[in-house]
Amino acid sequence: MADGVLVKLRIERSAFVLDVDLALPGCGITALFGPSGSGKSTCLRAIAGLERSARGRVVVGSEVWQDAATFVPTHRRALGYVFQEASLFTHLSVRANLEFGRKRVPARERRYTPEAVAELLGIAALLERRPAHLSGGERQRVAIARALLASPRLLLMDEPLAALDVRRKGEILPYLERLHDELSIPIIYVSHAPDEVARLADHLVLLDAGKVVASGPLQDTLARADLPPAFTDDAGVVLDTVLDGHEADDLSRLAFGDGVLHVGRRPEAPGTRLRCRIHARDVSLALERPAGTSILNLLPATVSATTPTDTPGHVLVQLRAGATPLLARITERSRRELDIVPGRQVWAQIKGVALLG
Ligand SMILES: Nc1ncnc2c1ncn2[C@@H]1O[C@H](COP(=O)(O)OP(=O)(O)OP(=O)(O)O)[C@@H](O)[C@H]1O
Repeated sequence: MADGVLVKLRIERSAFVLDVDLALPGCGITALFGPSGSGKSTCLRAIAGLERSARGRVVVGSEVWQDAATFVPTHRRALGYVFQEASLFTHLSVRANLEFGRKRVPARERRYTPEAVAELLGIAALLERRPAHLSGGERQRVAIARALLASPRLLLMDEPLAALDVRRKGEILPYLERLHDELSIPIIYVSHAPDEVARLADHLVLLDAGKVVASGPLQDTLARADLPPAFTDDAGVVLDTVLDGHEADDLSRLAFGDGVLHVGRRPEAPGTRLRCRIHARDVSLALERPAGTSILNLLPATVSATTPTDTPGHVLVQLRAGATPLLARITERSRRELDIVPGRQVWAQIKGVALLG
């Protein structure tokens, strides 16, 4: 993977060991997800070269940042780092803050102009303001713009939305989606908010107690039923759909590889891509195609695996509707009575589809 990011690192602290070996894609957003204290920030800091005790190898594209013979100091690594709180220079205007990011790189290595980045992050109208006169979400967008103007080969974001309230988060998420669509650099994004991860990520790394529990494409990884209970509590799959059309009775059709889902009428135009999440708790199973049900979304599916969950008496069932993975959370009693075993043909009844975005 010539353009990917390789991270093989070990850090030993008295009460904590981080031991990761990751091959991450060279573009798109990789979410680093895990419970508090699992080592997400430590891993990010080590990639940046801020953890001097880290042993191992960090390679970004063709650049070796760290190996047995090399340790490139942080300020020589072409990276952008965005923290929970935007650390802008308060005595400088937004424009001067952005210039500061740009001046860090020689002219021939600059990949973005301040105008293009300001446009990308929707801050063109704020350039003459001081940070004190910006909202939290706007400050964070300026911090991201400043990081990008340093022409990074890798963008690291450590819970960039955690300090914002729900409304501000909602404001900034579309900009993060744009970064994802329009930048060709990899982004590693630390979060412990499942919905944020489901909305933004392409690749997912699950960390627990300093170890990698899973690493893979978002859809496949979320659809795994064999993860530790900490990761299956709020289990659910993500589907990338295209808005197929609106119906007269205020429903919209979402098409995905293996079928169609109906949801309440969406404001978007047909053809719009929409990502949605189907929680395992919103999926129930039937052996025959249900008749006389108010549930609109019924998909034929095949059981691929079942696993116990953290909640006594409940199991997680992994299914495939064609090539599309689904998860259902049912009771052990239902599993036994319906004889839900791998290979069984069932109907998945989807009670809720959460649109992300
Ligand atoms: N500077 C430090 N010195 C010693 N131990 C530390 C240091 N920073 C973090 N730790 C410990 O290392 C472990 C991993 O912490 P880290 O901050 O990387 O976790 P995290 O997954 O980012 O957590 P959170 O979601 O709460 O931010 C924890 O046990 C933490 O207490």
